[in-house]
Amino acid sequence: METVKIRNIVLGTGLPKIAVPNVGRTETEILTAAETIVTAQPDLMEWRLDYYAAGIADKDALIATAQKLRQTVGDLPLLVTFRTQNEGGVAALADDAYLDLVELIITKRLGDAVDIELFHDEERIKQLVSLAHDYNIVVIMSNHDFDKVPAQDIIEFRLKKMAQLGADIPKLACMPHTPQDVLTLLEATQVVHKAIPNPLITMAMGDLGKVTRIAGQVFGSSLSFGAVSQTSAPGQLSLKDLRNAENYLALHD
Ligand SMILES: O=C1C[C@@](O)(C(=O)O)C[C@@H](O)[C@@H]1O
Repeated sequence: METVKIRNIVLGTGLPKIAVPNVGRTETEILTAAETIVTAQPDLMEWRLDYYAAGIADKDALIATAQKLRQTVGDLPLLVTFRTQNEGGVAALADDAYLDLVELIITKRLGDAVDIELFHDEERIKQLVSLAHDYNIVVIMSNHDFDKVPAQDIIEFRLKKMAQLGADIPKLACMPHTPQDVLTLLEATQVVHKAIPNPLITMAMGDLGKVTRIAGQVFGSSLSFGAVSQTSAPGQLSLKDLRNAENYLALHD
């Protein structure tokens, strides 16, 4: 098993780390939310850029906000994510514009890690992964299905494909409708966890999926998303509840 370091945290060992999303819609909201999040002491903050319309429209504003955000969060590791509408995000962006934005996140070093969605032009994705590594930025590659849980072999294929494309950490989130769906996600997680060395991130969303958000250490998911005041996906627990739950389930060897 490999571990992946993001600034001062290590994924792939011990309890799953906890990321708190920042879903501010303006610079002021983003910086205010960041202060609250820092006080709550997560392991990582995820900046959800798709909520920040003015920053997407004006790259200089985006870069300026990123600099202020870094000053606000200090050494807290920062994951920068633009979630497209197709995958549950709040803003629409054409494919090329999305890939250009990811490139800007990397070359302007807006964070310590970047989320790159799997379902975009494969050649561009490979270039972006290699660019991110040149800039010493960790790549979390992602896929989301807000409608259903894909078949187990499809989940496994996607997670392995991300690793083949060079992702440091493959990630998949999906929506269960039955307990069996939850088991499918967990089974796929466990199979891929044993098959490839990368730390993984998986979760089933909604109330049915909550168990997957707290049991990552058992099944092989290295990070979970918890909320401080505002959630960014259905089923997210509060940071405090998530920490407690992870501690209850901790594996002691
Ligand atoms: O990919 C994910 C996971 C997530 O969708 C969740 O279900 O917790 C929340 C998003 O903010 C994040 O980018």
